[in-house]
Amino acid sequence: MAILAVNAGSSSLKFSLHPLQGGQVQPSVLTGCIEGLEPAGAPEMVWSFAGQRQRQAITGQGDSPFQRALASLRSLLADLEGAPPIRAVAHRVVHGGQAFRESVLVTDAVLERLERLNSLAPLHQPHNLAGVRSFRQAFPALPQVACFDTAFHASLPDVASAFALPASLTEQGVRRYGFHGLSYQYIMDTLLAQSPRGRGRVLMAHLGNGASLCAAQDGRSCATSMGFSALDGLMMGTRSGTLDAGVLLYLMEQGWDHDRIQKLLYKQSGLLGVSGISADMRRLRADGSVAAQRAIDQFTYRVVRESGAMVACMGGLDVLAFSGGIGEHDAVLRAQVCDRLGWLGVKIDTERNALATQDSVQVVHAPGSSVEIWVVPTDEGRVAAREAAHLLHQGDDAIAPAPVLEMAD
Ligand SMILES: Nc1ncnc2c1ncn2[C@@H]1O[C@H](COP(=O)(O)OP(=O)(O)O)[C@@H](O)[C@H]1O
Ligand SMILES: CC(=O)OP(=O)(O)O
Ligand SMILES: [Mg+2]
Repeated sequence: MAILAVNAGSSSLKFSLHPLQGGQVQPSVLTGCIEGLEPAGAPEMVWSFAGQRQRQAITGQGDSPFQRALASLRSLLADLEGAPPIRAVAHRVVHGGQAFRESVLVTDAVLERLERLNSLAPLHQPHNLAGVRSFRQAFPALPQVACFDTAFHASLPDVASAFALPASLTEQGVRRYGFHGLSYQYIMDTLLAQSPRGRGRVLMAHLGNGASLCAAQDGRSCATSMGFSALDGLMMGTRSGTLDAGVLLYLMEQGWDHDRIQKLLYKQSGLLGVSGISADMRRLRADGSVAAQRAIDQFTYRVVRESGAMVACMGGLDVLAFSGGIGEHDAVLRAQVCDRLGWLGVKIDTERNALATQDSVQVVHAPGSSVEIWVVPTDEGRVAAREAAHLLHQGDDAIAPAPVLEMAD
């Protein structure tokens, strides 16, 4: 038996298959991604199974690219020799709102409530939920579980989650939720298992396409840089991060409508907007132009600045952990951030840092550093799979026994 974990985004569908052994979720035996799902894209499925990496173009006409991608994934799952049968599908859903503070079995009513949150995460939520709907249709006999990015931050104290707005708005749910929670859960579990200081003052940096920071004490989120939506906090690939709300008022006065502002904030800003070149850190590093360096410098500065805020909230720092595509692979970024946090006693080991590019957990602080520095390759799929397994294990009455993969035509 295995759990299929799914992360359906605007242009990609990431998946991983996690076997269950004695009720425990194991590392994935199959990981893959279907990219190019945007309207005019050329979808392609890339996957690794049994040590072999393969790719396949997704062809065909008629259905949407997402439907075709799903059909290809179904065929792949059905054809893989030796892959364990699927017991449930675990979906990453970025926003659980006020109602969902932990993972939940998806029903029509749950989907309807989650769809009301679409406008709070327009780059993610509608795609996550379209994914859930498609999988429900394609695998009607399998339980589908929604696992929320916001859930890890349910522990935020009021002072951290409330904005300085009239209380009536806070009561309506206009507050900081925080995101990347599946990733933070994974990093936290790793640190709790491997570092004696994991229960101390921990700063986690998830630096990927979307980027955020999370401060945790005693294993629980106590401050985070993303807010009501996934726009707040750090500069990102195409999002500005924290922005003076006066800029929005100004743009509205200039006649910008909602859709134009939304596009600016979600798709045209961040590394892409500042550089005018790319949202992709690798490309910017390779570019070498002044504009590319300006964007990288700004990204680095914002990580440092927000880190200071997180550390201040905790009153100090015991462990700093880097994750996400940039955090895991960009040694220069890690070195610069750590150098600038040197006043906190953060001291990175240059050699260990430069070598920490493999996909494994690495400890990269220098002897004498008063802060542990970790690089933790995140695994949001594994956390989602664990959540689904946990719900299955609880023997929730709502989860009917449906032991094997069953596909609808
Ligand atoms: N070797 C590398 N050096 C610098 N940046 C990298 C490297 N590998 C990946 N990245 C960056 O990681 C980012 C994507 O992060 P990732 O966590 O994979 O994104 P997503 O949010 O889509 O899961 C991109 O900006 C990419 O350029
Ligand atoms: C919430 C968020 O920003 O997610 P991602 O990093 O996948 O874009
Ligand atoms: Mg991500």
